[in-house]
Amino acid sequence: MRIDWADGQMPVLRSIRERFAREKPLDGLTVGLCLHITSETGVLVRALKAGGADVVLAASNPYATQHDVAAALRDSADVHAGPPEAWAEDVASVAARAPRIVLDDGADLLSALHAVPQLLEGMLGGTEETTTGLARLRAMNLTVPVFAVNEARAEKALNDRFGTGQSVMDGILRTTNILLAGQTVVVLGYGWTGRGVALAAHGLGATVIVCEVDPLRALEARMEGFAVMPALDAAARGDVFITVTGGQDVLRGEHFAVMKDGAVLANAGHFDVEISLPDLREAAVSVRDVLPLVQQYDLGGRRLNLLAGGRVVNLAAAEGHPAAVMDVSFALQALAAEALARGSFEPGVHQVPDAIEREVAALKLAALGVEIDELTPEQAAYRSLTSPPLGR
Ligand SMILES: NC(=O)c1ccc[n+]([C@@H]2O[C@H](COP(=O)([O-])OP(=O)(O)OC[C@H]3O[C@@H](n4cnc5c(N)ncnc54)[C@H](O)[C@@H]3O)[C@@H](O)[C@H]2O)c1
Repeated sequence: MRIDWADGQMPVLRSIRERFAREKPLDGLTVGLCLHITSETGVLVRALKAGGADVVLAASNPYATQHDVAAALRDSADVHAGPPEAWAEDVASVAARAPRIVLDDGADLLSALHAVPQLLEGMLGGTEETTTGLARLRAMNLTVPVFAVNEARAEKALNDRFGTGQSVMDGILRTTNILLAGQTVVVLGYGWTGRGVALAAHGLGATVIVCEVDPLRALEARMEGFAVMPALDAAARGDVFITVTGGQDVLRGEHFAVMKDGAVLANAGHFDVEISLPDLREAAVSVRDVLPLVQQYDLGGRRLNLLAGGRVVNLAAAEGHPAAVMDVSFALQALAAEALARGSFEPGVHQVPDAIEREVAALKLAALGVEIDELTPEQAAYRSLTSPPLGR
């Protein structure tokens, strides 16, 4: 049922599945997946199966496995989803099937395969979904091509910006049920993700302040209509603080010391080190749980409310990215798998080919019922001129 619901939200992957069913680009190939086992991954498995693949699957994070989905997928795929303590064995079981194509999230499966070189014989390549995984792959001696799905423009524009932006608000609202309209929201970090968070907070009626350390990004934030200032100045003004930098101690003792009574602290960065918990504990005279996932630190008359223990708020307090966003990520994965099956690429990390990005964007627009113009032949010829005339 859960997979069917996700399927309804994933029209891009559905249209790829329909084409795959006709063309069978993955016919006879074993495709190994090491991804979060969720309903959206179930929809990806359906597309790969329609393309003729033999799918073998383990969880990239066993704690995030939806076990009803794993059970439902056992009819159509070779699923290794045991308890967390058996996770390494599960990944090894997928590697032992010597998949020809690998779709990875954290580089655990590709690393396991590289540890046993004979398993790599005949391998066509893989894809990687995360920044962390790409860093690991770039640091090792890769003997197969891998597409950096995480770095695709479509992924950044839709997944990081809109998926994270909306789901971070969802996490904050579920835990606190505050009205964001009229509040001052401070967003620390204005990368792809922070930009989405700022946009979503603005869309809900909040006044948004952005704090940055990169002058170009700070300038962009200012030109896009947000107030920009140092974190210490923003600390005294904000009602809600959201860290999303990938760094550590972005909010720390000096900031807590000037925050207003009742301020809400949330982190949307990957690790729970962006809000300094040691500083918060040190400053507090007492701590209590005021709501599920809301801890209140009393700083001697001023109370600061920490959400989800400083863990990534859209995953710890909400459901992460909506299926419609994963639709784009997994469409990139499915088309990258097809490219690996049809073409031949040098070993190493590659950017997702532009043609794939365009196909995904075009399918998404079609799913939204949006049509756009095409260049006329004359316009296309003009654009291809190396030295266009200065005027008519
Ligand atoms: N919650 C989610 O679902 C989700 C989704 C995607 C990424 N992330 C995480 O969010 C974090 C940011 O990702 P991104 O892709 O936007 O990264 P990014 O590198 O594009 O942007 C981070 C920004 O933070 C700024 N920054 C760094 N230290 C700072 C500081 N002390 N104060 C203010 N600004 C600072 C940087 O200058 C940069 O502009 C990472 O940890 C990433 O893993 C979370």
